[in-house]
Amino acid sequence: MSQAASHTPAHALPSYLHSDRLGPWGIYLQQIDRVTPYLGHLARWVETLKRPKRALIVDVPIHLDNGTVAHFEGYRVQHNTSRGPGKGGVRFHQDVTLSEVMALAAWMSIKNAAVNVPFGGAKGGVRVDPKSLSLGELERVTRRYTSEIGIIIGPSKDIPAPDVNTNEQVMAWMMDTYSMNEGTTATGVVTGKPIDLGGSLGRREATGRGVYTVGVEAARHLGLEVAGARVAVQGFGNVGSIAAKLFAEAGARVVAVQDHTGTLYRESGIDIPALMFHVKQHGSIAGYAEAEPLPSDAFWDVPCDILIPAALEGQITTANAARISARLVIEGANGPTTPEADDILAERGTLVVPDVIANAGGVTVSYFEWVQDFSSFFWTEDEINARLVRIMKEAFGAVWSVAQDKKVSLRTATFIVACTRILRAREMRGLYP
Ligand SMILES: NC(=O)C1=CN([C@@H]2O[C@H](COP(=O)(O)OP(=O)(O)OC[C@H]3O[C@@H](n4cnc5c(N)ncnc54)[C@H](O)[C@@H]3O)[C@@H](O)[C@H]2O)C=CC1
Ligand SMILES: O=C(O)CCC(=O)C(=O)O
Repeated sequence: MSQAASHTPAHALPSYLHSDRLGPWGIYLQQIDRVTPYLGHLARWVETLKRPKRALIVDVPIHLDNGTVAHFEGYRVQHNTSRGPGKGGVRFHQDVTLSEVMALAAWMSIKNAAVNVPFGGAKGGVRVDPKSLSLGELERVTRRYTSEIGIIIGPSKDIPAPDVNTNEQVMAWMMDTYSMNEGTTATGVVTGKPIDLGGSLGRREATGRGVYTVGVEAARHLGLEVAGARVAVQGFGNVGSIAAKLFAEAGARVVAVQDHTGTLYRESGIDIPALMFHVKQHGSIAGYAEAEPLPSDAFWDVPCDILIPAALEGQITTANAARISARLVIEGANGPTTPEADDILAERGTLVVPDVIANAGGVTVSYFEWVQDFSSFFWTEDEINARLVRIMKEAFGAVWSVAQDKKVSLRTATFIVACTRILRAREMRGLYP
């Protein structure tokens, strides 16, 4: 990026913020560099997006069932709060790093601004393989982690939610722990809770529904008929399974599904409700007999029209981008495509609907949940879905227009819309003193 565009030269950045070791944070910095020339006078504030506002590393010690003590590393990063309290999920995964959580928090800032919900961006994680823990150990990790980050979260400060390997039960434990420590029941401290504890109807399905909604809009612009389209989905958890189900209900053929245990293929279309039932029983797609198993790398060669990465970051790379046959990639996951792979897809004429708009349905209904908790007045599922679809379509439409107008990718267009909103807020708030 042009140094003139910011106040602080890049070499003055703290070492852990440099983009040369290209992990998720480095990828995010590249995305900011790509948008900076389009920010006009607001580019003078862009440095604020290149560093997290606050990053907390916590030790999470628990008693294991065998009586020994184990320590896990946890993080909560608040990337930007110019537009409102921090908001973003919590991930439990053995490979979680501070750099990853910083990037995920930053993408939350962009996403929340892109759909114009009044939040900044935050994210959390614990470096643990939850599948190796008993239910009791998982509860102890969750409660200790919540107590440790309790100094920076709160209903009007920073509101966690589910992400990879966390769910409604984990949110219930987080809400309970925070409430015990505060001495009051604070339902608004997390979203994605069970319905009986102030959760919102439609939140569980919201991210997949948002992926489907913008996917249909993008397909319409491409002249791609969803009915009959071949869809490949990587990741069959909360996001991937619901997106697959909605595309199948619309008449698409979900020809391939991949999770961390393997890859399935069926040319005539996988029975998604049956596969979801299998996953509920067995915990993964492994052992599902009604589709052909494929080696995992073959997933990228599957002939398809629509590809939905809905697992982890860094999945579409220079190693596989040119093998993807889809005309449309809808990013359910956060950060699944590297910048170089983005360029390869663009050269091949593949339209990428970026994470920061495609998977914003989850946080949009989290916003509804937070509002409902504050007012203690709950909406019907139809009301929630209708508002969700309206917000997603409007946000996608706005981004589409910017992309056409400025002749940029949908990712850069989304960053233009979002960074403009964030930096305008930054500018209006001003700096102390
Ligand atoms: N849950 C939510 O509301 C939101 C989630 N996201 C993003 O969507 C993605 C998926 O999240 P969830 O569905 O919530 O997680 P989840 O934990 O429910 O499911 C994750 C899925 O990815 C699969 N997976 C993990 N590693 C894999 C690998 N190496 N190869 C293939 N598949 C693999 C797992 O087997 C599982 O099927 C993440 O990037 C998350 O940050 C984004 C917005 C909101
Ligand atoms: O629902 C939320 O608050 C955030 C969900 C999330 O972590 C994400 O959109 O990546």
